[in-house]
Amino acid sequence: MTGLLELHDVSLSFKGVRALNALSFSVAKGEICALIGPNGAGKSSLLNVINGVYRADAGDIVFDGLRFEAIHPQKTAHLGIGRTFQHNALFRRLSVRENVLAGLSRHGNASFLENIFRLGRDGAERLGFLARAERTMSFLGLDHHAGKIVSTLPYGLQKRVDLARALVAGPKLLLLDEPMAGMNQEEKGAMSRVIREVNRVFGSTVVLIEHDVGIVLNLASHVVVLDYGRKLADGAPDEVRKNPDVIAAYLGMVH
Ligand SMILES: Nc1ncnc2c1ncn2[C@@H]1O[C@H](COP(=O)(O)OP(=O)(O)OP(=O)(O)O)[C@@H](O)[C@H]1O
Repeated sequence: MTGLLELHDVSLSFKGVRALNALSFSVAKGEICALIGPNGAGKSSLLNVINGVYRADAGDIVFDGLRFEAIHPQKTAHLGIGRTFQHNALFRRLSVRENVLAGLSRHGNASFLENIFRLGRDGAERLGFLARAERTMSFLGLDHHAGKIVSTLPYGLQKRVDLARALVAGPKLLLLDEPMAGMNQEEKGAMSRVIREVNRVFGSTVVLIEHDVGIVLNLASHVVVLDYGRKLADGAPDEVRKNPDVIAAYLGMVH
């Protein structure tokens, strides 16, 4: 298999709990790939292995031609992997703009705090970063909220800020951990359109976790189904929808 992202027999355990069990699949450049599966299936663990938060016990990962068994999150950011989190890991007392700038902190010479407090060693870098942050906020419809403190924003907008922070560095691969969690159908529809636009305009390949199967089957071009850390199905949405194992284990039980 050749893809922008390839997993080869990746396994991960936590004190006897097999979170990932010899998992292999490939994500082609330009795809929107959805990971689905019941609670505890290993979806978040998988994202954590890909971006270096966890180290796999076995197997390896190939990203953009580079093979690794373990990697530091800083290195994955440099390689072009961006990430959002299931529970927003935003700086709640900072502004939208400052949070988006934080997405560039691993990409410059000056530290995040130096940039925020304008003490940057590198003024040109700070101006370049600000311009990128403004472009990203504008693309995601956050420009009118740039100066607002994140904790004052509605939840749906906070999820969008999290996406802007992951997107600002122009990642080749975006890992989105439940970007629509806690949203109503209208908000989910809006977020789906945003993700499609990000994929189309920025060209970022997307791997996302989402529990709403209806949304997934409409948004994704590729679906991987996990169950107890194993791969249950892997294919186009229409194939996965008809897979009897998936219907028995998962689709039959959820909305
Ligand atoms: N840091 C950890 N320490 C111990 N066990 C963990 C840890 N992270 C995950 N696990 C366990 O690994 C398994 C897979 O968990 P994971 O969170 O990856 O599943 P998930 O599919 O993302 O679930 P959910 O849909 O509920 O977020 C579960 O049994 C979980 O309890």
